[in-house]
Amino acid sequence: MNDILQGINVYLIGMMGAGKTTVGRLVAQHLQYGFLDTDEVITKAAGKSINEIFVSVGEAEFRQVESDILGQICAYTKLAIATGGGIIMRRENWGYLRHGLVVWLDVPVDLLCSRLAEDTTRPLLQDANPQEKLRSLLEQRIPLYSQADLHITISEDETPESIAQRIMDAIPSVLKQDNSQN
Ligand SMILES: Nc1ncnc2c1ncn2[C@@H]1O[C@H](COP(=O)(O)OP(=O)(O)OP(=O)(O)O)[C@@H](O)[C@H]1O
Ligand SMILES: O=C(O)C1=C[C@@H](O)[C@@H](O)[C@H](O)C1
Ligand SMILES: [Mg+2]
Repeated sequence: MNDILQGINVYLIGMMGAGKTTVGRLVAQHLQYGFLDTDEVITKAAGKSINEIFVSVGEAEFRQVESDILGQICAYTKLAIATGGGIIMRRENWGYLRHGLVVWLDVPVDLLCSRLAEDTTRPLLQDANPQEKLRSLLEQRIPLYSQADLHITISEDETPESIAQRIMDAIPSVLKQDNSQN
């Protein structure tokens, strides 16, 4: 598989709580790739949590830093990258994501809510009605997530390992022409 991919990066996209970080680590292991998480790169570089960044400099500045980080990451190869849930919103980010293979982890809102019920680390969910917030964010973002090369629909009872395996099985079917011919 590593040979078929020719080192191109795999980007995981999807909503908060979709499992990009959890499944991304497993995909990296399968591919014998490195693993990066854009949220983690940002928090380490800033020395602040995502919540603190949103409070101190605001979402717009966070999005700019996110784009800058993605622009740097995409210069490397052999990486599985868990992205922030909102990375798909900027057109320039798609220029970077398109260097690799983009995988959308599509998880129903009810399941996202149950996973994130106790979680206070996602600033956009510090809302009176987090379920409604997730629903409206997903509705706005579906046309963007849909631009992924690979659409992985996730049901309630699937383990991260099983999802990672499904991604591995599906990759050959969506490899860009140039890579699959080599
Ligand atoms: N397939 C799964 N089955 C059960 N729990 C899962 C699964 N995938 C992820 N989780 C759990 O859901 C929570 C959110 O997962 P994770 O942090 O990987 O999501 P994310 O897509 O990276 O979110 P964010 O965009 O906010 O970084 C974690 O507690 C994780 O353990
Ligand atoms: O969906 C989003 O907009 C976000 C998801 C997280 O990964 C973080 O990048 C941040 O909490 C914003
Ligand atoms: Mg994550």
